[in-house]
Parts: sequence; C-alpha cells; structure tokens
Amino acid sequence: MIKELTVDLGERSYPIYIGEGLLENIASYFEKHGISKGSPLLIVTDGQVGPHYLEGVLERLGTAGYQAASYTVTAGEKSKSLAVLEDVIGAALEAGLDRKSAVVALGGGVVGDLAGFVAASYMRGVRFIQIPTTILAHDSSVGGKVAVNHPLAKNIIGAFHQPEMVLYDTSTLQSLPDREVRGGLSEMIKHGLIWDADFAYWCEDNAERLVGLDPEALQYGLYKGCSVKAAVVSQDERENDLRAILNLGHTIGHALEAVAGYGELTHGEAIAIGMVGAARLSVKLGHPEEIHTITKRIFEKFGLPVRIPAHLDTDAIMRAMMHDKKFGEGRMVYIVPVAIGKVEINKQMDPKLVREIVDELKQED
Ligand SMILES: NC(=O)c1ccc[n+]([C@@H]2O[C@H](COP(=O)([O-])OP(=O)(O)OC[C@H]3O[C@@H](n4cnc5c(N)ncnc54)[C@H](O)[C@@H]3O)[C@@H](O)[C@H]2O)c1
Ligand SMILES: O=C(O)C(=O)C[C@@H](O)[C@H](O)[C@H](O)COP(=O)(O)O
Ligand SMILES: [Zn+2]
Repeated sequence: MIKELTVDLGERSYPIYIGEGLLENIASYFEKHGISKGSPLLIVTDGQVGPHYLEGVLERLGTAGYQAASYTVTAGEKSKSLAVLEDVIGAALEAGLDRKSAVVALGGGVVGDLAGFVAASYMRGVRFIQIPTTILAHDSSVGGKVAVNHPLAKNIIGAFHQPEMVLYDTSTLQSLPDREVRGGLSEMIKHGLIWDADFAYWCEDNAERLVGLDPEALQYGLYKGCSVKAAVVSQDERENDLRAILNLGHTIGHALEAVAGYGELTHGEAIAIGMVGAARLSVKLGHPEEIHTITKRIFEKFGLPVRIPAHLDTDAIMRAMMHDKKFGEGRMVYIVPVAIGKVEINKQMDPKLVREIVDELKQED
C-alpha cells in the first residue's frame, strides 16, 4: 500500500508518496502533477544508483511520451561541488532544458542536494522532482534545502527550492550497502529524538528489522520520519526559528565531515557522533544524565559511531564549526536535547563547553 503525506506550504505544498514499486508507475505520477511532455527533463543520478534504476525510469517515461535525458555523477559526497554543479548545468543546456522543464533527482541526498541546486539556479529556477533511493533521503528529499559544499564548510552554497513531489519507492532501498542503511537510520532516529520520544524508542526496539530492511518496518519508519520533517518545515520553511531543531547533531557533525575530508565519514555517521555530543552537552547544562546514556545506547544499537576519530584535530573541528549557518551576531546557536523527544534552541552556547565536549568525544567509552 502506498502511504501519502503532504508538506503544507500554501501554493508550494507538495505530496510525498511512500511505497514499494511505485516507480513502475512513475509516468502516471508525472502526468498527475502536470509535468510537461513538451520540454525535456533531466534525470540526475550517480554511478551506483544509475545501473540499478536509471534504465527503467527512462524507459517508462519515454513510453509515456516524455523526453528524458540523463546525467550521471560520481557517487559520493565529493560530487556536491561547484565543479560538478557546472557539469550538470552543461548537461541541462545540451539536453535543451527550458523554463518548463523539470530536473529529477534519482538517488540519495548527494544527488538530491546537487540536482536541487541545479533546479534552483538553472534559468533562475525550474521544476524539481525528488526520487530518493536511500533511507537518509527521507530527510534530504523533503523540505527544499538544496546545496553544494565548499572545502571549508558543508552546504554553504545553496538555496531553498521545494520539489513538486517526492516519489519514494522503498523497493530501491534493498540494494543499499549496509553502511548506508545504518547511516540513513541516523536521521530517522534524529526525528524521534527531536519530536517524538515514542518514535525514538520504536526505532530502538525495531533496530534489527530496520537494519535488515524489513519492508513493513521501513515503510512505517520512513513515514514517521517524513511526518516529523514535514510538520517542522510546514511551520518554518526558511529556518527562521523552529526548523533549526532539524539540525540536532549537525554542528559537530558537519564540522567532522569537512575536517575528515568529505566522504570519509558518512553524513549519518557524523551526525550520530554529533547527537551523542549534544546529549553530553545537555547533561553538562544540568539536564538528566539519562539523556546521554539513552542517546548513546540507541546509536550503538544501530552500530553507528559515537566517538570522534582521535586523529581529527580539535582546533580544526572548532574552526569548521564556526561556519555553521545557525550562528550569527557572534553567537553560537546549539540544538540541545532536554529530554528524549524534545530539544531546545540554545542561542548563546559557550564555545568553551563545546570544545570540552569535542575532547571528551574523542575519549568516549
Ligand atoms: N537537504 C537536506 O535537507 C538534507 C538532509 C539530510 C542530509 N542531506 C545531505 O544528504 C547527503 C547524504 O545523503 P545520502 O546518505 O543519501 O548519501 P549519498 O547520496 O551519497 O548515497 C550514499 C551512497 O549510497 C549509494 N546509493 C544510493 N542509493 C542507492 C541504492 N538504492 N542502492 C545502492 N546504492 C545506493 C550512493 O551511490 C552513495 O554511494 C549529505 O550530503 C547530506 O548533507 C541533506
Ligand atoms: O532540513 C533541515 O533543515 C535540516 O537541518 C536537515 C538536516 O538533516 C540536513 O543535513 C540539512 O542539509 C542541514 O542543513 P544546513 O542548513 O545545516 O546545511
Ligand atoms: Zn542531516
């Protein structure tokens, strides 16, 4: 059965469809949402996803009368760069995309963020469709944050550009490597930790089913995760306030990704460490010890890292953290858990405390 949700953003509202095998009917979803057959489409994918799913997508769209070109980037975080952005825009020009065209992301968060920024910037903005193929992308495909990285800072060149729809065919997840399964579940757990304690404990109790890609558990977990994301984004599309809670674990996490070298730690791994760090910080600020013990226990149950690799330099991590987009007016803004399922936005965090946490996370036992 296909589950459906709406991201409620007035005239920019859009549906998220989640279910097994829905790509078999991709053309009917495109038709339902008025995607033009008169202008070319560009499907952006990567070198690992393409061999599994691109041909089927092109064939089904072609049979229905769509003119679909494709462009395949190298798999991995390094493709979220200005250089690759230029390559994809070149492919869009060569395929003849015009203002009525749509850019389609077929892949994980890397392809989604990159293709989304192409859609946001090509001819100052064209339509965008998300076809997520990773568990992590239940987060990245919803909410319209699109970006590429700079060597010094994650996601620093980007835009807000909402998709027209999210087509989540959960059968694509069966080909995911185990490391990507676990990393993707990190964002699912995050959605529980920030918003819904019962869901966080449900994730913990169902860790084996989720890691084992049990279809029923996956569909439920993705639906719940997307529901949290959609609820938050609907209330604060451009991160004026509430949306910042989706950044739990990302202050440390993004810094680790940049300092380790993009792709060394997956995004999901980096933010798992970051969420354990945020929980430690919470305890230092006087909140109950169990926030840390439970958070750490959950990530360990999923085989996710809970320590900063010892070779990463604390000064470099602290410098990278200062590029965090939440910070402003000289203040460090930090998402701090105050209970399982509840966080607060601390708008005046002491960087010295955060430095202590970074050092402790290198020795975490
Ligand atoms: N825009 C947002 O709101 C948002 C939210 C969360 C994360 N992100 C970004 O998302 C990125 C991480 O996304 P990701 O974890 O999906 O990484 P990814 O896109 O690199 O995918 C992970 C790996 O799995 C492979 N893969 C993808 N789907 C597959 C499939 N079905 N079968 C086999 N292999 C498959 C990819 O080729 C890649 O090697 C980061 O850049 C992160 O910053 C963005
Ligand atoms: O959608 C959001 O808002 C998030 O913060 C979701 C995060 O999981 C995601 O990694 C996002 O790309 C981070 O955004 P950034 O603004 O910190 O770059
Ligand atoms: Zn994230």
